[in-house]
Amino acid sequence: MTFCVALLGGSFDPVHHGHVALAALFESLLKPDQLRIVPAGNPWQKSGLRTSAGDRIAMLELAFQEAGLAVTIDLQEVGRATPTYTIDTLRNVRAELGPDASIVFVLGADQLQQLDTWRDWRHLFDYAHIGVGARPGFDLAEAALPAAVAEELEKRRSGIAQLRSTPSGKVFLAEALAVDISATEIRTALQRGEQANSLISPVVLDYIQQHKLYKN
Ligand SMILES: Nc1ncnc2c1ncn2[C@@H]1O[C@H](COP(=O)(O)OP(=O)(O)OP(=O)(O)O)[C@@H](O)[C@H]1O
Ligand SMILES: O=C(O)c1ccc[n+]([C@@H]2O[C@H](COP(=O)([O-])O)[C@@H](O)[C@H]2O)c1
Repeated sequence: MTFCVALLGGSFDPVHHGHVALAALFESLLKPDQLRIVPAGNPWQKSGLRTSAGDRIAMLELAFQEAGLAVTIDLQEVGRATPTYTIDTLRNVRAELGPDASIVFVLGADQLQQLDTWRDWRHLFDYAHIGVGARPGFDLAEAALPAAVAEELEKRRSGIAQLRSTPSGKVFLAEALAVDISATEIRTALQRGEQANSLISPVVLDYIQQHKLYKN
C-alpha cells in the first residue's frame, strides 16, 4: 500500500478543539502512516503571533496527547527564518519521502477560500494533495470560492481513496466537520478573563494559566 503522510499546518496560537477535530477526521479517513502537525514559524498573512514557538509546540503536544492521537510535530517551519510558505514545506517533504508517497496537506474551509493568495499556490498540487475540512461560516460551494480556486477544484476534486493511493494533485472536501471555534475567539476570551473551557483542552488551558499566556 502507498506510504501516506497527512500534514496539518497552522499557527496554533493556541491549538483548540477545531484543530484536533480536523486532524482526527483526516486520520480516520486516510489512515495515514504518519500524521504530522506543522506549526508555522512566520505566518506572513497574520498580524503576528502572541506566543513563542516553544509554547505553541508544548500546547500541541499536550492537546494531541490528551486526544489520544499519535502525531509527529514537524519543526521545519519554526526553524526557518523566512516567511512561512507551504510550498517550501511540501517541497521538503516530497524530497524526503520520494515521488511515490501520498502527501496530503490538510486545511480548513477558510484557507481554501483564500488559497489563491498563497505563494505559488498552483504548484502546491505538484507536491501534495489538499484535504479540506468544512468550517462554520466558510462556504465550500464552488460559487463561494474565488474563480481560480473553483476552477482548480473542479479539475482536481476526488474521493479519499484516490488521495490515499496516488502521490499528489487532488482535492478532497470533508463536508461533515462543524466545529465553530477559532483561536481568535479564545485569545479574546482569555484576555478578558472569561472562560474558554468549552473551546480548548483542559491541559492546554492549564498550560496557558501556568505560563500566563494571552493575558494582554
Ligand atoms: N474550527 C475549525 N474547523 C475547521 N478547520 C479549522 C478550524 N480552526 C482552524 N482550522 C484550520 O486549521 C488550520 C490552522 O488554523 P489556525 O491555527 O490559523 O487557527 P484559527 O482558529 O483559524 O486561528 P485565528 O483565529 O488566529 O485565525 C487552518 O487550515 C484552519 O483553516
Ligand atoms: O504558503 C503560503 O503562502 C500560505 C499562506 C497562508 C497560510 N499558509 C499555511 O496555511 C496553514 C494555516 O494557516 P493559518 O494562517 O490559518 O494558521 C499554515 O500551515 C500556514 O503556513 C500558507
